[in-house]
Amino acid sequence: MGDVDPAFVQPAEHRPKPETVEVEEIPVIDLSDSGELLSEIGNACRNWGFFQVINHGVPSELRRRVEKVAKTFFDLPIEEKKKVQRDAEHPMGYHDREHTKNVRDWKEIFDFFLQDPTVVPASHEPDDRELRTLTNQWPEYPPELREVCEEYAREVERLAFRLLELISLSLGLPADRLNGYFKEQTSILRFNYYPPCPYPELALGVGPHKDGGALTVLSQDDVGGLQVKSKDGEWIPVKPLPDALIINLGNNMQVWTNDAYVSVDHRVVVNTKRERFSIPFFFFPGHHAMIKPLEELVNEQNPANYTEFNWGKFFVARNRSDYSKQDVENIQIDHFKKSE
Ligand SMILES: O=C(O)CCC(=O)C(=O)O
Ligand SMILES: [Fe+2]
Repeated sequence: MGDVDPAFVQPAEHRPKPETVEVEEIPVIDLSDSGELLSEIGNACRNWGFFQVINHGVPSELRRRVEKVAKTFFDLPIEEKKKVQRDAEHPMGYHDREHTKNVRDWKEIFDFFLQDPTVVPASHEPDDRELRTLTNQWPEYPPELREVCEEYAREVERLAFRLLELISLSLGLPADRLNGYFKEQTSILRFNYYPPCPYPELALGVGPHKDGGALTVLSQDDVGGLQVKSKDGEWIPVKPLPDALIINLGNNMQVWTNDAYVSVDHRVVVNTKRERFSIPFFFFPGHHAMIKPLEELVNEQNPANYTEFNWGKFFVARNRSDYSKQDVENIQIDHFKKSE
């Protein structure tokens, strides 16, 4: 075992334990099954905030091509990857210093915006009205990376809109109830690369966190490592299923539904032997979107649990902590929870 870099060491309560007996699994939903689809989605969103989908329409052949370019990219020498390194001016690109809740993650990433350019607030300061226009950075190698990524992004975006509509219907709302929030969307597609780790009992690929945004569409390879916190507080491994995609709800969905649907903690454990790849698509609203519980879902008996907040400011505040450890806790959705 090599020397342990303290930046990666998780606090004792977050260190992964050897796997216990698997009792439960997150639901698997067949999107081609029209019969029970809405109630299956509703139950999964209420009880888990996580499910896998099959027959989702994203071609598996395209996924194999994306995985191939991702591997080729991460296998490049570090100097080559650093040519598209992200910095304060270009927040998209390559990064190997990601922190979750101030502990360093055992991974490298490559990010790009679905919309190029993407407009976001210039700062997280509430009174600063200035906006910033951000663009993607594309590596020179492998040369086909950009085209393959953009093709995959279009497919996965289509699925994300379909899920958004199914979720709206499952809440008894019109199918397009949430679509307006995604004008000028700030969505991001990310490649996660988790190299083998010499001390997997101390570090995590990604520390426990909830995703921001509306929902995430995640493609994982066959290695495994993603774990979801169940309602009983157990870490449940998400079994790799060939060609399935994993869907999890983000904070915004929990707020829109006034806690009827849940955004739950998840994390990634690493291992000493096999590298792992995953590709999350973070479906994010436009920067102007104001997020609060939907009026149709609150009433006197069930008053709003959250105060309204601006998505753009939340997005910028959250990304602020990506560059280094911060002294204060990263912004969390609970900051907008009304006190009892
Ligand atoms: O790698 C995974 O399976 C999940 C990664 C994740 O949760 C994230 O990037 O937000
Ligand atoms: Fe996540």
